Amino acid sequence: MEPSNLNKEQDQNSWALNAWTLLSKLRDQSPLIQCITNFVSMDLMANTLLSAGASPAMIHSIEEIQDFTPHIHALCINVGTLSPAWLPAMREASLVANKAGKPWILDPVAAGASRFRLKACLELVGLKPSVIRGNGSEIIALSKASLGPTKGVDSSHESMDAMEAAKSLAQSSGAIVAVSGAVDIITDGHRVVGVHNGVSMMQKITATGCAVTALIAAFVAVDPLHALEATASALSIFGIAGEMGMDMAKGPASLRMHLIDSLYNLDQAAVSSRLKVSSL
Ligand SMILES: Nc1ncnc2c1ncn2[C@@H]1O[C@H](COP(=O)(O)OP(=O)(O)OP(=O)(O)O)[C@@H](O)[C@H]1O
Ligand SMILES: Cc1ncsc1CCO
Ligand SMILES: [Mg+2]
Repeated sequence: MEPSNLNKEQDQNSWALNAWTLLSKLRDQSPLIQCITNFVSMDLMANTLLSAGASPAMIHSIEEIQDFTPHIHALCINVGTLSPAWLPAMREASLVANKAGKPWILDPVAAGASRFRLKACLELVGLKPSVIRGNGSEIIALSKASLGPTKGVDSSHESMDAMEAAKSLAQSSGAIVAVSGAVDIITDGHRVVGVHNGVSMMQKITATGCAVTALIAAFVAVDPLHALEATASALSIFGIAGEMGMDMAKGPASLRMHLIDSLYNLDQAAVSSRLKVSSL
């Protein structure tokens, strides 16, 4: 084997081992993940976290944050069905999480769809999330701080179109930035990693993006000092569950069910043989 191919294979093996180690830790530790998320995603997000081994809590009332948030292991904030009443709770939860030293992850759903949403997302970015995960259009809108094409929560861009936007957002915010798509891109502003797992049918199930953001929160909860690696691991594990689910699915509804079952049953052999991560 060529030395460069040998290096790539060793790289692949070490990514697979790391992803498996983190998933095993997650299953052992069952981190508590607070989710302040949109109404559409609540069910899939909670079930994704449970099937991976984490413990979800959809607690979003501002009255509960001071008591509850200090006890969590990570927080996921998703602006999908944002209204002015929810924003103060998102702010408060991120501040309490920061104060308690707990990582929090932002999903800037449809960031470029309205001025209200864009302004809210930019404010939340300023509150120092550990990771920001969006689709291509969302990351471009956030990075340029401007409204984008109006396809709502779906992307009108390929993830690769958002590579420079992702790097620049990572540099300006200090967060790890992840862009989902056919290739998931993860960057700290300098290093860029690509995850080549997943199936395109995942886009036909609402809130798979929201669910993988929560899974990223659970992975970062068990390895907060390596947020880039934890984020890439969560995206590859979710993508592998999608691939395995697709082998049994007849369409989006049965893929949703089989993806959750595959995530629950995932073993080391499947992770080692299927995981595809590369440096970009
Ligand atoms: N073309 C594709 N091929 C393989 N996997 C894909 C493809 N597009 C998306 N995915 C995977 O589907 C999941 C959701 O990503 P997507 O980009 O659709 O998120 P999103 O637009 O934020 O979704 P939502 O807003 O509905 O939650 C990710 O795990 C991603 O890797
Ligand atoms: C469809 C939809 N609308 C607002 S949030 C959401 C879930 C996917 O982001
Ligand atoms: Mg989304």
